[in-house]
Amino acid sequence: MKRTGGSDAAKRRAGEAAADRVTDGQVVGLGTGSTAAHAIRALGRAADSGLDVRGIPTSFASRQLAREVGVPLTTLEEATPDVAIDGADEVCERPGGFDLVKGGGAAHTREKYVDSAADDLLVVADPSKLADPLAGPIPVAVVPDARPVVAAAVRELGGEPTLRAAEHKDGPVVTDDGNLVLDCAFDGFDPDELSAALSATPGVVEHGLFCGLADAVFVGTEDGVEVLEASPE
Ligand SMILES: O=C(CO)[C@H](O)[C@H](O)COP(=O)(O)O
Repeated sequence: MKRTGGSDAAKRRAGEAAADRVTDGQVVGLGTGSTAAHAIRALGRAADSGLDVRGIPTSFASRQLAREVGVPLTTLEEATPDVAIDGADEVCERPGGFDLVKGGGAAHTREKYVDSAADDLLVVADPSKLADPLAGPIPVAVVPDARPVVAAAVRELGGEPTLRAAEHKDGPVVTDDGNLVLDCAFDGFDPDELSAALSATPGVVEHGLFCGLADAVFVGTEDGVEVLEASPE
């Protein structure tokens, strides 16, 4: 579920600082959400000023924005991302890196395979996203027909699934890939164990736990940016 606590100025600082790390000739995974959007806009300005950059979007929305602001696009068939810049709903430090909850924008399926393909994942966030431990709920994208069996499996794991409802239409949120989203609340969980259990559940397309994937987290504040680098294990 989306957290909406952070200011837009803090998100902009985080997005712009992460975009600043992109160097000439790089292919960038373009994350989804209001914070990643600031990075995409910054990359558009950099491309205007001559930076050779190509983006691989993680959603319809990030593709549209990249087109609007002039980030040239490519695909996973043509290129591998050097770096991905993506937002998060929750960020928790762990030995050697960070655990994330993602999927507030229901884009976590594409985000996970684009972010995983990148050599480096830079997360952009504001302080409202910092959590210890992760609390959830965990967004789980499911094949529509499989919703009842996935919901039963989530209950077996001790969770309570809620079908995500659309805000501007009657009925459920449908992802860019035509799936439904169950927001699954757990009363405390081990991220690695829950991630493995959800991945092993038939009918689950992808879930929003990103364990140990991020290399750095750019936390925008009211007056600057704090960069948290993955600590050695
Ligand atoms: O995971 C996501 C989309 O699926 C977003 O990155 C996450 O919801 C954060 O969004 P925002 O930057 O708008 O708070």
